Amino acid sequence: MTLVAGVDSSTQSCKVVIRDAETGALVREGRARHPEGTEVHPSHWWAALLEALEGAGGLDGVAAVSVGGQQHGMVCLDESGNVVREALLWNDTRSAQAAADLTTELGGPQAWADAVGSVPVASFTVTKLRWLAEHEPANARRTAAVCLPHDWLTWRLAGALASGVPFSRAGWADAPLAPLDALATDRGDASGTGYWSPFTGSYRTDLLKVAFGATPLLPRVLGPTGRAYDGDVLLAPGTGDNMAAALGVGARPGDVVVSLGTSGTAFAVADRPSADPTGAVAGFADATGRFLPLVCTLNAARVLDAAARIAGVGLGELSDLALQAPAGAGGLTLVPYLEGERTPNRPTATGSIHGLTLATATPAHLARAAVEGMLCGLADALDALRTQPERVLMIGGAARSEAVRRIAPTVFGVPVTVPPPAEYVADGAAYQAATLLTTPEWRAEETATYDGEAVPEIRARYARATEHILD
Ligand SMILES: Nc1ncnc2c1ncn2[C@@H]1O[C@H](COP(=O)(O)OP(=O)(O)O)[C@@H](O)[C@H]1O
Ligand SMILES: O=C(CO)[C@@H](O)[C@H](O)COP(=O)(O)O
Repeated sequence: MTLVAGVDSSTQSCKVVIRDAETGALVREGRARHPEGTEVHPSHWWAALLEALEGAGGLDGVAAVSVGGQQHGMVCLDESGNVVREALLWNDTRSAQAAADLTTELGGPQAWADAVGSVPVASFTVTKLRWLAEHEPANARRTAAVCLPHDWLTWRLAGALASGVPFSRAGWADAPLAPLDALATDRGDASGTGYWSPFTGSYRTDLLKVAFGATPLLPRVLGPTGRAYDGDVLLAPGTGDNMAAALGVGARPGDVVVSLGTSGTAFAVADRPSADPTGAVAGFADATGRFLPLVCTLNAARVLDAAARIAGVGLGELSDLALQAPAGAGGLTLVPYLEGERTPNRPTATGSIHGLTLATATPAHLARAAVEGMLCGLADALDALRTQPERVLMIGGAARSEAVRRIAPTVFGVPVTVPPPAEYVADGAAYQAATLLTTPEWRAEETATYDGEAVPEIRARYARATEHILD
């Protein structure tokens, strides 16, 4: 049996799945946590990947590996390949002013949408580089190459594989670095930088120069079946975690995927690139040669984590509580801007609770309001995509919650299809790895469909509540 490994290096953790390349059958898996915070030294991702890979039984029998990773994070390397500073993650909002400045400098949102398919907000790498140039000029000057989290991990794997040392967690901890020109990425993740055009399929180094004042080395952009490393074990291009999830769940034109991880995302598979001057929809590329218009919120699964903490319960009990309260939580409305917000672009906003009365001051009403508030952000995301989906597929950590599954149709106003709980980002990466070896015929998983009567009042109250938040 030939095996492939898929990695999901996401915000909160690293997951590894090892699957049969031909059938997709799950053979082994492992996981490890990432540190908290919105700036993280990439060495933690490497340590977590090695721990997760060890948990998954290492690379025995594995012929190809692919890494899916959190998008946008700024990883700066010096000319020897050493990390210049902690990476600023997609949910770090310190570059919000840089985003506003860059938008003005290029002539406004339409100019950015036309240039790179997206209007930059603080999440985009290009704004983080502007922030670095302005606030840490010495680090900016040391930066010889810039890459993304998945590019960096792929490059570290290339260095380790080229060393010829067989995999072991300790043996690879300080694996040699590959040369900088071995850095590789893919269309999907490149499209989240703000300096790669999905229209032309090439970098806009002119925009990088405007933002950063220099043009450091950028990873080669590989096609869907390119090889980031060629040896006994192959490395696939990898991709951003949302693009990998689209592969893992088998998304096809007509589907919209709602992913409830640390971020909340809604995305569709499209044949043509998009350019939304409102900035709500990011015009990403996907991992197959097509496109992935995507709306992202900063606040999803961790809203439920926070509500569970306030209520003093676990996530299972939070779900039970939410289902005990009536639809609309008796008017209790939670705006979940706990990390600021990206869509709408409110980087300094905070969360708020409205409609508190003696009757709604219960853990059950709070639980329901948290689930409904999180889902309202995603309902706005679905609207922004302006598509009439044939299916809305729901995945990610918070899609494991029964309350989320049952309440989603009442907020979205459409039925929701839920595949069995799995690591779809890692699965998508594994599928990409398999395409380097074979034409994989992986069986689609059975899905469950949740339906329920729409309750428009929930979104109406939420919309009014979002007008009353504190920055
Ligand atoms: N049964 C559950 N109910 C609600 N949330 C859950 C459940 N299981 C996991 N989660 C949450 O999902 C999140 C992790 O989801 P995941 O998609 O792995 O995130 P990421 O990819 O951003 O690291 C955590 O915040 C975790 O608390
Ligand atoms: O910034 C985006 C998408 O544009 C996020 O979706 C990140 O890619 C992080 O993903 P998760 O850790 O939530 O999966």
